[in-house]
Amino acid sequence: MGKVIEADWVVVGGGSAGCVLAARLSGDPTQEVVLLEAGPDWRSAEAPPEMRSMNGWRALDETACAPFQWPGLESRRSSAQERRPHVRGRGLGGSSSVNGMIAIRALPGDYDSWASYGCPGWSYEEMLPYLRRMESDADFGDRPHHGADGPIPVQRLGREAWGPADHALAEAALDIGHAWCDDHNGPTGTGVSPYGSNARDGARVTVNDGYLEPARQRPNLRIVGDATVDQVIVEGGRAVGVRVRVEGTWTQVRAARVVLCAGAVHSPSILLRSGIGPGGPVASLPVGEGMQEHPLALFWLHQRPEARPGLDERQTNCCLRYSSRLAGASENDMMIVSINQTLALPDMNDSHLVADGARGTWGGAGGGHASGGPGLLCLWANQEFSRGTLRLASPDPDVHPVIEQNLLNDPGDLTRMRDGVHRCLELVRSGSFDAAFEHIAVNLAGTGIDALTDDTTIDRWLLETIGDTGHICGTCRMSAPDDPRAVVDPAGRVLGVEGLWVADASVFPEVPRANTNLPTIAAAERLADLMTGRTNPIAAVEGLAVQGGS
Ligand SMILES: Cc1cc2nc3c(=O)[nH]c(=O)nc-3n(C[C@H](O)[C@H](O)[C@H](O)COP(=O)(O)OP(=O)(O)OC[C@H]3O[C@@H](n4cnc5c(N)ncnc54)[C@H](O)[C@@H]3O)c2cc1C
Repeated sequence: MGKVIEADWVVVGGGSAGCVLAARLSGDPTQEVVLLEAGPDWRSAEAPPEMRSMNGWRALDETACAPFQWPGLESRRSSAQERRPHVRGRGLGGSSSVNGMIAIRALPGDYDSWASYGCPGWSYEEMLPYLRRMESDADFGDRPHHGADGPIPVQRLGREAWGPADHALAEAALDIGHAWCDDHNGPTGTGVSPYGSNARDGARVTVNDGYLEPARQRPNLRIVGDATVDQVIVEGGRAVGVRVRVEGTWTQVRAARVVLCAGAVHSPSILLRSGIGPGGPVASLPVGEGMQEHPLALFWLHQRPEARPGLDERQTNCCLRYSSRLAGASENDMMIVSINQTLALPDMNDSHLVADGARGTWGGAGGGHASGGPGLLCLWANQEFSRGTLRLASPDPDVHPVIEQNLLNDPGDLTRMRDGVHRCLELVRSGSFDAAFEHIAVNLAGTGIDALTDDTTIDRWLLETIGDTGHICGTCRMSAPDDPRAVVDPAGRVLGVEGLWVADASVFPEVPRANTNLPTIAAAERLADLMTGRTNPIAAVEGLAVQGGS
């Protein structure tokens, strides 16, 4: 056993939430903070160029960026599918280092419904200071609901810089009557909108850049990479540290407070290994049971040669958010997104991101190295009724958990996705796609859209090909302490164990109707304030200067 490390706080996982927590908690110089990250520790200046590209897929390059993904992780998306690779970020920055860099906020109604589940303080009005504090919006920073000097830059490219799929989607959607919306991060908004990104000067900005880099010089913050946490050490009902393998040697970090930020796959896994879960000997809680995602269907857009974007051009600039008005659906429950390009795969069968080329999971879109991959029209349900599960396959921390996402299990999800497929077919047949795209397919093998002849065929295609968006959440659900679905209380405290928090996307009571990176950062900002007893979020910025990419 290596030398035991001691601290006031130990933060487990340095992703979208963990970097926020480490930076905010170490803002108090009297508190010793240790951040443990399973993957590489890296400085902003060391990022590989693929991670900085405005083409977010490049960060999934299997060679240059291999250390920044969890190898071998799999999930089953629907009962009609086998297990397939499941992408999660690894190393400081977590999934913010490898994601699509789409910077969109949860809807005001998402926060209001979280508050309505017995989570006081989480309404939109109460979250707005955190949404402002975290961002530096290049386009709308001077508006009351935006921020101008936070750690995460948000920008939108002008239409002159858009790609072929962006133009086609915008034109087709506006032609059939959808409204134009300048800013989906405003308090209201529906329709066709520029899709913001967390980038500055043509380069990705991760949470490692925005939050951790400016805090690194603090003497009370210790960052440890290559540090895989097995479990939380609980003594007398209180968390007193974690068991961790640092550079191959098992040791302990003893701390007064433990904050899990290992993400919606690994935070529940750590809890389960610690005896905290269904029927668990330390605390019996529904860990791993409330899993949610945005189910995703893909249309593959094969560009004409002259319409192929360059390798580093932004992969998406436009989205259409709309309300299906079908049973149980709330406002803006659905999303359609244009993707200008994917990456050409060197050899599909060798790619760890492509398990089934004929069906074409979206993960395959990022596995290659070169430009030339088809574009995509992506359809997903922003509101999801289905719930997935996660359980341990083994107590060994090197064995991945079993993830059943159960996408489209709830008939309400299948119905709205089927309706969305009809809307997508209307869009791609409108003529707006013809100039740039010579063929539109329903899989990587090139089967044309005419194969989707009727609803039965569409349902089967959806169940067989449905993918995830990388937005897994809800596996350690936050709720009122007397709610049987609750794992943490509205302050992120694990029920029944003193001194233990979860503060990442695992705690979402319900998947927001938006991509999940900004919502995770916002939640982490609020939970950090609750942990430290700060009450004025705007005053708590504490010198976190805005940091660009390298
Ligand atoms: C491929 C992909 C594309 C996406 N695209 C977008 C997008 O464009 N826009 C958007 O808003 N959202 C996107 N998302 C989702 C978004 O990035 C995530 O929801 C968000 O980053 C989750 O933050 P987190 O802190 O919960 O987890 P993560 O950011 O995943 O961080 C968890 C961290 O914990 C570490 N860890 C795990 N286990 C251990 C352990 N045992 N010990 C120590 N450390 C551990 C991990 O290595 C990781 O660094 C995408 C996600 C993926 C995977």
